[in-house]
Amino acid sequence: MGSKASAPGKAILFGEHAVVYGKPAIALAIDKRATITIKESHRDYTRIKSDDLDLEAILSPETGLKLKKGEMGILNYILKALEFYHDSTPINIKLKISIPIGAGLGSSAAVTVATIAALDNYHKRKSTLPSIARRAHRVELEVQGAASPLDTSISTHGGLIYLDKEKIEQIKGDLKDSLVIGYTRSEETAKMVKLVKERMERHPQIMNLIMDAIAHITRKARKALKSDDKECLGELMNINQGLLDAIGVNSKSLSEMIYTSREAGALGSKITGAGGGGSIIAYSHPDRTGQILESLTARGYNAMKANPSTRGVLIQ
Ligand SMILES: Nc1ncnc2c1ncn2[C@@H]1O[C@H](COP(=O)(O)OP(=O)(O)O)[C@@H](O)[C@H]1O
Ligand SMILES: C[C@@](O)(CCOP(=O)(O)O)CC(=O)O
Ligand SMILES: [Mg+2]
Repeated sequence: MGSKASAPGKAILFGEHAVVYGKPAIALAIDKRATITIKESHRDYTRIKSDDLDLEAILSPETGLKLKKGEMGILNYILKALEFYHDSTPINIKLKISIPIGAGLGSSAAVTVATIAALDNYHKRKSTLPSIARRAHRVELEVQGAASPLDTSISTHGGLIYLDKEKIEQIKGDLKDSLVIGYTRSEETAKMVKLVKERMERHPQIMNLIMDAIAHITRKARKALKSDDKECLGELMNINQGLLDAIGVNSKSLSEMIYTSREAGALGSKITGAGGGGSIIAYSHPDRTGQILESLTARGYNAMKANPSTRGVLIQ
């Protein structure tokens, strides 16, 4: 008997980093997913394999974990999720992933959510979406040391959400054919969250004011999305970007992608995710996305159109 589950990556429209300090954020699931397949194993060890990442590891109670190919990184999330089950019966775990990894698009959350859902299903455990999101958040917290529930919530529930503390509101916004993502490989999320924390410790008053300003922007963006006020939404993204720069998560390549997309007609563009490298998101009228994509790729950046996905985690 096998089991298969998938979960989407995400892009944060407003409020990354501030969300770690309890401020609201807006994020959407995108049409790129992580898929976990679990099958029974006839060997005496568990094997975790991903052809997409050229990754292979084996895990046995006697010898522990052995990495045969690739990098540990994303494996930590799968291993932490496995710990919930207190069951070392060998299984084969396969990961397929179309989300660019370590690029601020929530690959770690998507892999975690898909792993938990596939394991629940494999062990015939009935689970609810809030329970999957809660456990996935715990995994991110334990692996990274700090994480808000944003990535794991959006990957579990899908759609476009306004998250305020633990409360999730699905909002209707028209973002179809309006988003382009430019990405390079980023610094790890945990490192960027730590850098912000250190700046917070050095300049608490200033940083708290900035976090409050980001919260105001995010609340206003929720209204702009609902009323489909595109100009306002774009301008709010640009203001949010200025503040992300101020908290220390910008970089030269991110800035270049941001200005390239604005020159190509974006109404707004900003870092999405942890920053430091990673991704930008550009928002525009649908007839400008092609030009934005072209301008970014002409400068040697990876870029893709991203559409909102209403589908969160799926057992397949
Ligand atoms: N090729 C790779 N193989 C395995 N793990 C990777 C690879 N590239 C990056 N990683 C790991 O994947 C994880 C990505 O998570 P994160 O930094 O939160 O970025 P995101 O979730 O935005 O993709 C990190 O732990 C990183 O070390
Ligand atoms: C910076 C942060 O707000 C988002 C990080 O997103 P990502 O891991 O870069 O996809 C951290 C968090 O919310 O836990
Ligand atoms: Mg992540």
